[in-house]
Amino acid sequence: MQIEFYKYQGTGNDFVMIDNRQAIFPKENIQLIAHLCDRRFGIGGDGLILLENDPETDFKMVYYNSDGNPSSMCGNGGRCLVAFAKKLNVIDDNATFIATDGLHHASVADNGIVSLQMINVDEVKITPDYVFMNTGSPHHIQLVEDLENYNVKENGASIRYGELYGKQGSNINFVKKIDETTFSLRTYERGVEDETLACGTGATAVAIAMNVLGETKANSIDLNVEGGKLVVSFDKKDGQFTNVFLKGPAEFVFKGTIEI
Ligand SMILES: N[C@@H](CCC[C@H](N)C(=O)O)C(=O)O
Repeated sequence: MQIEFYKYQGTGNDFVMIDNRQAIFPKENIQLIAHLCDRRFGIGGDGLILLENDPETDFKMVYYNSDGNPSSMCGNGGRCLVAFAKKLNVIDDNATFIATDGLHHASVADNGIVSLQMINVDEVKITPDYVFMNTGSPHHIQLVEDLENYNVKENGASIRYGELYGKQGSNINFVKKIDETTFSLRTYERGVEDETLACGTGATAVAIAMNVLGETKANSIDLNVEGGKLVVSFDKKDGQFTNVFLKGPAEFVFKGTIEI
């Protein structure tokens, strides 16, 4: 069977996109998904995303990590899927869609920047060494010295597989403060089991964590990721974070056809 795919990237977090509105894709085939995401033997990507029909919203997002397993929310993937939906004429400039963590609203600006509303955050674990929260996916956040030379893969894997997070694991973010409203981060992604060039739910978690820790008083925060720049904004009241938005580029790279 031949399947048409599209490749998208958002600040270097890259995804294989498939229009599955006709339910043609063999979703249970973990090996196939991992193969399609493989950078040498397949198309290559940090994940694979299916765009599916949903009776109540514009579309449904079905997300798989590059290891082939379905996972929790992907912020950059969600932004790329909105750009993909626009390309397919499923939406115009505004979208409402359903993902594993619930309903999302998004918009595409004239310059192609996609703004995606993320889930509200009302539970943040603060310890002297790290912060943990769920922004649609689980995130460990830790400030480090010398972020540029930090071994993200080795240290990320040791925390992800360590006693803190058990079998489920977590994504691990290492952070450096640049100025009052800007932070740099590097992320080890669960399910990719490596550093990726960006992570949207990770950038969201870092922005909220830096506010909670008092590293910034801002509610619109610039995040430097390895593949570009993201902006996260939110409202904060009584320890609750609402109207959380993740904003940044989401670009079409190429399309093709694969025989599966
Ligand atoms: N790249 C993503 C996060 C994808 C999910 C993550 N790997 C997990 O399994 O928790 C993002 O942009 O948020």
